[in-house]
Amino acid sequence: MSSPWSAPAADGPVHGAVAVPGSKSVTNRALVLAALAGDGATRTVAGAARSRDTTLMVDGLAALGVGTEITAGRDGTIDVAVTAPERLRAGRVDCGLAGTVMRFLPPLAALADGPVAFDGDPHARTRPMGGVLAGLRGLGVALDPADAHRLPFTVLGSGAVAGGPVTVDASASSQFVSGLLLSGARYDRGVVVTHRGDGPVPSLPHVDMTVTMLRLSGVTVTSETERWAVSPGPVTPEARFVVEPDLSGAAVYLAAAMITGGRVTITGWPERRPAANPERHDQSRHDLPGLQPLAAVRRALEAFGASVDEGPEGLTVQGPDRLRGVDVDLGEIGELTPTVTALAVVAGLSGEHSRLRGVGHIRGHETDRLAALVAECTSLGARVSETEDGLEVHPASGLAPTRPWGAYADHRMATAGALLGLVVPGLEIDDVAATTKTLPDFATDWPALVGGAGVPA
Ligand SMILES: O=C(O)C1=C[C@@H](OP(=O)(O)O)[C@@H](O)[C@H](O)C1
Ligand SMILES: C=C(OP(=O)(O)O)C(=O)O
Repeated sequence: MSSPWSAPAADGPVHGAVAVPGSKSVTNRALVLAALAGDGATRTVAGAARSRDTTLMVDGLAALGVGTEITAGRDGTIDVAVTAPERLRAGRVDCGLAGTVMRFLPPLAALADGPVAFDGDPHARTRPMGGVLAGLRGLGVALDPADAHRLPFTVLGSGAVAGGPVTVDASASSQFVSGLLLSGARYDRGVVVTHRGDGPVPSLPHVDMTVTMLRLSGVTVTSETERWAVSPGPVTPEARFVVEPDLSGAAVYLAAAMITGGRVTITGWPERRPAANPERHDQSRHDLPGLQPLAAVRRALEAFGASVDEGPEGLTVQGPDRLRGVDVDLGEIGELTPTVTALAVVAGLSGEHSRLRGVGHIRGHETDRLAALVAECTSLGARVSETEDGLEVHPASGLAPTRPWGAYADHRMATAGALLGLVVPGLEIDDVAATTKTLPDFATDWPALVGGAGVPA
């Protein structure tokens, strides 16, 4: 863990432009799809973040015999050349704390010619894995231990997977569904995933992202309510896939404008998805919407009173004079909860009450985010309480640090601390390096933006 990091306080409205790196969700899907092609060809995933999650995915694929070469891309991003082997080999995969690695690679490893061992960070061993592992068992894949439901475990690859229909409980994570769908076209019978559980599948826009990226890779997918079918067949992504800027990372910078009544632009924000295979779609490239849930994020930010604008210069947020309290269901965008909580805590300083709903499953994210947010916000003097499926944020009269803000190895806890640091002078974050999970340059980009220098595009 790094030494405590002083979060910069804002001495006025934050104005500026920021270039954020590519989305880890889009990047890690694109890497898996390029690896699945199985044709010996090299494809490039361009504009990826140099982040921990992306690197873990590259290294995990390399361990399975996939050729990977990283070169510098535009604006501090990386381009990854992926050469898909005809057969995947046995190996060991370090998942770190990356949900995308621990849920997307076991279904791929099931196609390997031998055992693939999976492990990760200490906290990764507590993250839910049951849905994806039960799903693999149901599709004819052997695991060691046979009843594995958490890391560590070994997937006993036999070079082929029977596939077919399977019912999983994906109420703990949409990534269970995405993981099974991503590799499903390479299974003998494809895969049909049905969700059955006590709650709904969270983060459904991330399953939509999977479905869209599969279709853009030439795979036939049908999607009904909580049932998805992938037909067996070749996976043929385009030769060069350009990753969109990371919307969840962008939201942190946009929230700086909201908290301070400033104006922040995310440069290079695509109004339309920039890289597509239009010939594989019944729409032209320019009619394709983005892969990330901009509409849902926009609604959440606007609920606080922000104005959001997409224009030629990028995605811009103008903060209101004073944040309103909100009552929002964040079930589609649960990963934004720490950011939204920071906004709600600041709204609470002007007497506003907020309710964040639909995110009980984020107790299984990088840390138990509901407990962590309550503990850290309370340590500052905010009044935040946990509900069954979210948080209540009550009015509070003032905030001051009593100890360093805990990041819990969670990038979004660290960035939520930085947001509150804008209005809490002296706030320190115990482990700002946690931000490198998705935002490798946060520790320098953030002070530059707050200090008025902005980040060059
Ligand atoms: O598939 C993905 O890329 C993701 C899906 C979501 O996971 P959950 O469904 O577990 O919330 C999201 O929160 C996570 O940050 C990324
Ligand atoms: C939940 C998150 O990540 P992961 O992909 O590790 O689940 C997140 O990025 O907020």
